[in-house]
Amino acid sequence: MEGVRKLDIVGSVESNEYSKELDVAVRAVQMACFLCQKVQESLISKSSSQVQSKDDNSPVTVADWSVQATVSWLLSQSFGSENVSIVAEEDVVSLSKADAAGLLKAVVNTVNDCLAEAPRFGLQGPAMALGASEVIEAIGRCNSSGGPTGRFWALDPVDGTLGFVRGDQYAVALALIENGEAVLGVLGCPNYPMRKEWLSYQHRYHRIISKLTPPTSESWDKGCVMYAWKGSGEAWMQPLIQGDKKLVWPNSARPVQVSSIENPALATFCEPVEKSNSSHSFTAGLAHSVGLRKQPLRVYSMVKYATIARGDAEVFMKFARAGYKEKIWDHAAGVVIIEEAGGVVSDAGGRRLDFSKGIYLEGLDRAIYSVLAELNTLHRPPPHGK
Ligand SMILES: Nc1ncnc2c1ncn2[C@@H]1O[C@H](COP(=O)(O)OS(=O)(=O)O)[C@@H](OP(=O)(O)O)[C@H]1O
Ligand SMILES: [Mg+2]
Ligand SMILES: [Mg+2]
Ligand SMILES: [Mg+2]
Repeated sequence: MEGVRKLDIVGSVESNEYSKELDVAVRAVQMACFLCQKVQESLISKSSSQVQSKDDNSPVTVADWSVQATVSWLLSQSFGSENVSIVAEEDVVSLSKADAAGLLKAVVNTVNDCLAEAPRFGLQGPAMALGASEVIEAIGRCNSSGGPTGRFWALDPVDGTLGFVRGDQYAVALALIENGEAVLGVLGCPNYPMRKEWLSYQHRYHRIISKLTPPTSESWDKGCVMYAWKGSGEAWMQPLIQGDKKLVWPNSARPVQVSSIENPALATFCEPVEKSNSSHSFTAGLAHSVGLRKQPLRVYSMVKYATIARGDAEVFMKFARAGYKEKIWDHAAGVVIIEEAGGVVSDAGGRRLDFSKGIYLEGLDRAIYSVLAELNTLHRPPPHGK
């Protein structure tokens, strides 16, 4: 059977040159999702006091630092810290301040609670719980500045932190970049609902359903990890590990593919939730001008990339304000997954995203698009694009 053969290939350690990296990355992202689910539950049931504000007013939580520490520690443990170089979003400055002792303690506890579960995910945890200095070191070690040569990981520990603190969509994103090319992408989407219709109602759904109806496995089945490696022509999705189950590789992975809709009137485009992250009025005009007729699907985080890869939406547009510089960790994992699922990702000039220039996507022409080939008129937007 074709499906079984493919699963065997994915499960095989010999199957490709990134097999070990892929195996460790998927397991680490599964663990990160487990960590995030716990923190999100406690954030929603308590208050928002655990949410800090960064210099640019964007939110950061215990989960952002804890995932960064956990994934950094797991990668170092698996490949040797001298072989691991990581570019990631969070730094240790605010965590190391004298008045942040409570916050640091919460991060250390969260990291240790998660790493204690490592064997369940097929990874080795520490012999003894990590101390604060080891956690700080694991976070601070993610200080690579990327670039055109060699190999490094790009990690967004929690992408869509705003969605995360609102009990909505968010993602854990890990990519491997080699000689400037994203070669491996892993995207954990803990709240990706079983039915795509619930993507835009997640917040309400979570609040209403979780209070009134005890979730049955059918109504509550959500969360997945998607992954792909460049050149394979395949992208995969496996469910999150539920409860105290063990991860048995490849954990019923199934292939995902982009949509085959050719009529723009039937296509859905997705975009950021926040108007400040992408101009909604500009994309509405652009969508209309190329014949898109459906309401936009506004979803926090790189879950937007996942919706395209799974065929739940056909177009992704992000027009950030002029002067905003997109970061590689916000896109690399999603690009590999969409491209291997049969889609394309480009800027408004139709050029592929360049991950070789450091932490930013330098030279980006106005926007980020993912558009199916059949609908690619969006690569020629009006000249006054923001
Ligand atoms: N001003 C501005 N313009 C554009 N983009 C910005 C801006 N500020 C932040 N960011 C980055 O956007 C990441 C979230 O992007 P999303 O597409 O998920 O936006 S939204 O949350 O749905 O509104 C978000 O990622 P996280 O910080 O990981 O949540 C940021 O990297
Ligand atoms: Mg991000
Ligand atoms: Mg983030
Ligand atoms: Mg952030």
